[in-house]
Formats: sequence, C-alpha cells, structure tokens
Amino acid sequence: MVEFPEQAEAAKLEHRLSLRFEPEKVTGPGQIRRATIDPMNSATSSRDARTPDAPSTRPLAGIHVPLITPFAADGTVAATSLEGLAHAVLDAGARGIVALGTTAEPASLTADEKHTVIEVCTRVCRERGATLILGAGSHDTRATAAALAELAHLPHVTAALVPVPYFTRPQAAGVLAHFTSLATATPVPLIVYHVPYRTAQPLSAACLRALGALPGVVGMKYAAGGVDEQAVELLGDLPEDFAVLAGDDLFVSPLLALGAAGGILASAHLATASFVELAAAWHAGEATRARNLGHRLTALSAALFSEPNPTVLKGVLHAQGRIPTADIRLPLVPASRAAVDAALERVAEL
Ligand SMILES: O=C(O)C1=N[C@H](C(=O)O)C[C@H](O)C1
Repeated sequence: MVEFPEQAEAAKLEHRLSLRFEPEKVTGPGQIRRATIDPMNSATSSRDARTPDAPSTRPLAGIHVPLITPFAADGTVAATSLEGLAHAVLDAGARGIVALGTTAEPASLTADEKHTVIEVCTRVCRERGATLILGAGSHDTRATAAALAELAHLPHVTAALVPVPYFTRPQAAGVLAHFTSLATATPVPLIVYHVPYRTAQPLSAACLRALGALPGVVGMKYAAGGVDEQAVELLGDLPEDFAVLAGDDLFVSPLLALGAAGGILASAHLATASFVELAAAWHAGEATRARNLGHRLTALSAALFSEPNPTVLKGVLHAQGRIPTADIRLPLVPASRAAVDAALERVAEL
C-alpha cells in the first residue's frame, strides 16, 4: 500500500499518543469522561477490546437531530417553536438533539440568541433524559478551549461537537495537537466534526483513528460527502468506546450498514421515526428492510439538500405550520418554492 507522508506522520503520532494515553495509566478527566458518557450503556466498561460492541450498544447510538433555529416574524428566536421541535423529535424516538449545529445557523446568531437556544435545548433534554450535544468551537485552539470551558459549567451536556479546524488547514499533526490540547483541557466529552468539504481538511484513516483514540474524544460526526476509503477503514477498525455518527444525510444508510452507531441528521426533523427505524434495522441486521427504508429516506434527504441546508428544511417546517416563518439569515437566502414543494412531496410519499 502506498503510504502518503500525512499518513506516516499520523501513524507515528497515533503510536505516540497510544503510548502516552494508555487507558490504565490515565488518571485525568479523560478516564472519567469515558466512564460517565452514557450511564445507560453497560457495555462501555467491560468488553473485550478485540470484540467490538454492536453499534446499537455504543455510546451515542441512535439518531440525533441538529435543530434549526426558528425565527419569529420580528426576527427574534422563536423559542416556543424550538421547544416544540425538540419535544416532537424526542417523542418520535430520537436519542437526542444537537443545539447549535451547522443547521442552527450558529455563525449568524448573537451570543444572547445562542444562550436562548442552549437554555431551551438543555431544559427539554433534562426533562426528557435525552442526549444533548452542543456545537462549539472554531479554527482557533485557544478560542475553542475557552468556549468549551464555558460549556463545562452547563448542566446536562452530553458532549460538544467540535469541528476539525477549518480554513487554517493545519497538517494532520496540527489537527491532532488541536484535539489533544482541547481534550486535555476540558471535562466535556468531544465529538470531532469531520466535514472536509467545509473545512478543506481531508484526513487519513490513521489520523481519524488517532483522533478517536484520544481520551475525551467519544465520537466523530462523519460527513465526508460520501462513503470514502477512510470511512471504510475507520469503521473496520474502530478505537474502543468511540462512536461514528453519520453526518451526511444522503449517506446515513450505507454508513450504518458499515457499523456507524447512529447519525446527526437535519433530515430527521421530518420522518424522525423512520430514521430511528432505519438505524434500528441496520443494527438488528435486517438488511432488506433497512435498504428499502434507506432508499426512501435518501430521496427525502436529496430533496432537502437540493439547496443549502437548512433553507429547504425551514421552508418545509413552515409549510407544515411547525415554525412561524421560514426566515433564514444572510448569507443564506430562502429556498425556492419549487425546492420546498419537491421536499413536501417526498414527505407525503413516506
Ligand atoms: O447541523 C448539523 O449538525 C448538520 N449539518 C449538516 C450540514 O448542514 O452540512 C447536515 C447534517 O444533517 C447535520
């Protein structure tokens, strides 16, 4: 196999990290985090490292919905609608919600608006005993550490969803050093958000595995725009106590088939129960049922992503009367009527 310099570098780092963070020698927050991430998951403590857990028993298994931020006609955050969406997806079987994911337009929200979103989502997840993942971080390590330090004081946060540093395009060693530094500094479990078409930072499977092996890193939202070689390699040899969550709606079904524990899917605002059923069917090994359902849900996701997310989704939710407006903030512009109608047709077909 050809080894690229980035892979060689990542492999060396992986080796060093595995020496440095040998689980039995860790006494810092990483060990506590791994033990406490999911009290409902009895498999995390006692399994044989050579026998991977079934995806359905992994921490973070299941469908998580990254909620949109609904706006009222006066432009403010429509907190009551947000709360309604959170309850609705949990009623339909979602494992949890993501606050301030990409779908929430976080770059266009003020600090006060973000607090409102966090407050609503925390309250609902607490009441419902649901998983709460918070989007946080930027391409600056110190600023991300500061943001995570604030999250550490919040109640009921399951994990933070932190992007691979974008725009700066560090080498793989820099990406690993970024997450090593964050994981060492924060008690908040981390989910790495790997989305190379947004970050311009492709990573080798060795590097992804090294990230997943860091104490304090509990999962990865995998959104590479397809099922690539790295996904296949990573899912074929997962670090212990680490969950891959499909982060590209169009590819959730194949990633679940390969062993992903679940997904973070904007499409699951709609047809939530069907996405939950899809994950359950793959986890149960019911391939025919899962494949058929997967194809139908992919048609819905394709319609929802025919224009930049979450513009079409907001149009559909508004048409369904679930949010007061379909308003979206610049630089996004509202979806076309045709795109919203096409997505509504897909919903009706399900
Ligand atoms: O908000 C998220 O998290 C997601 N964002 C992706 C995107 O907008 O690119 C899509 C995915 O469904 C979840």
